[in-house]
Amino acid sequence: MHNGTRHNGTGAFVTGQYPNLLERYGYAPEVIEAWLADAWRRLFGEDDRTRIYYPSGDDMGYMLDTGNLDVRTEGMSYGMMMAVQMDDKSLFDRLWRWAWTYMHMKDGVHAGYFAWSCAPDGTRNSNGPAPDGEEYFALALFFAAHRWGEGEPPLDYAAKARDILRACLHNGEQGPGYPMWNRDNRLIKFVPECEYSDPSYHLPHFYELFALWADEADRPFWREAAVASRAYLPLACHPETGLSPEYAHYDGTPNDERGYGHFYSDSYRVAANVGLEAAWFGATPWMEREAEAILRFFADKDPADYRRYRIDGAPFEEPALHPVGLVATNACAALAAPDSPHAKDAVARFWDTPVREGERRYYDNCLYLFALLALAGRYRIWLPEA
Ligand SMILES: O[C@@H]1[C@@H](O)[C@H](O[C@@H]2CO[C@@H](O[C@@H]3CO[C@@H](O)[C@H](O)[C@H]3O)[C@H](O)[C@H]2O)OC[C@H]1O
Repeated sequence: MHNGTRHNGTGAFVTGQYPNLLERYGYAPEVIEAWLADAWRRLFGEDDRTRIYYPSGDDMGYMLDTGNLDVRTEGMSYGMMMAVQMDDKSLFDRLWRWAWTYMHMKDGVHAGYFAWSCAPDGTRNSNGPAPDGEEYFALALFFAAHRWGEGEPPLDYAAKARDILRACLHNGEQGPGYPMWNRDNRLIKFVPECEYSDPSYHLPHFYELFALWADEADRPFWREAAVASRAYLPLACHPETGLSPEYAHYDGTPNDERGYGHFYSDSYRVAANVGLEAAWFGATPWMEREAEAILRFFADKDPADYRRYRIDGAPFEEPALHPVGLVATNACAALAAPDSPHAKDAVARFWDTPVREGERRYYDNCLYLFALLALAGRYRIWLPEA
């Protein structure tokens, strides 16, 4: 059984309702179904122009970052979230076995985390993690447990999700290592060993669910992390443009130390996150304003001319690397401000945009499928069987 929860900023309660914004905007149910089926086939089928998933051996498979020719925890965990939403257990298990076999670190300073980048043959490119992967792995695994039940290790999904979240909060307590969340301010870090954040990693709607299903002792932390992230995002997003930097300090100011203090690829996900949170739990007034600001900022811009931007909106010469992904995340923002004068147009632009072909397609097409699922009311919370 699936159903949803709603929050009023302080907690969550179940409704089981998911807005289908596409239908509300006039797209026919059969058109939406065909759109989703087509996008799914293009990403997970055998069309070499658009695919981002590759089977490996008898029972594994991976998501390929086609621009960087590596396999990332980001993409693997996204693929698992897509698979559980689409009820494709075989795909989910293939991805999870690959991640568990090649990426999961059993020892070393980052034991319990996943190596964020591997080669397609499973060789590690790095022994460091990227926390957005862990948070998506954990929620996808909980959803899998709730849809399909626990299996034999490593398909003991909920147990694995709890192990991941335990590592995220407690690594470093008994020896070397670092938690992925700052235990004092409850904000997610860009990487465990740094003390700044990436606004696009903040998923308060996920933390509400971790607060229901993680180790009991850690549930209060997750509830507080949801509150902390909701307080952080308004600091990191520009009040006029809605744009946020890729990396930001704990006070929300852009962290440009490594050249990531602008609105660029990572940042696009903030709009999608706000949209999905609104679909799951309803929008707070800030979420509505944020979505409205982003929709307004991009309303008169042609995707062919999307750029890197300062968060105040000043454009750089450099074009956006993932314009299709940005069209998708902007459309998703409409879920938080469906009556905005620009919302319907943003969704129409998404409808007019095909999934991306070519070398850089991976990130765009991940954001595309997530946006489509969310807008169609098909990106859902999967609760345990009553
Ligand atoms: O330095 C790495 C850091 O790069 C890594 O972050 C992951 C990679 O970047 C993020 O997404 C990318 C956005 O731009 C697209 O072009 C790429 O295809 C995406 O992969 C991703 O969310 C991060 O997980 O984290 C570990 C650090 O050591």
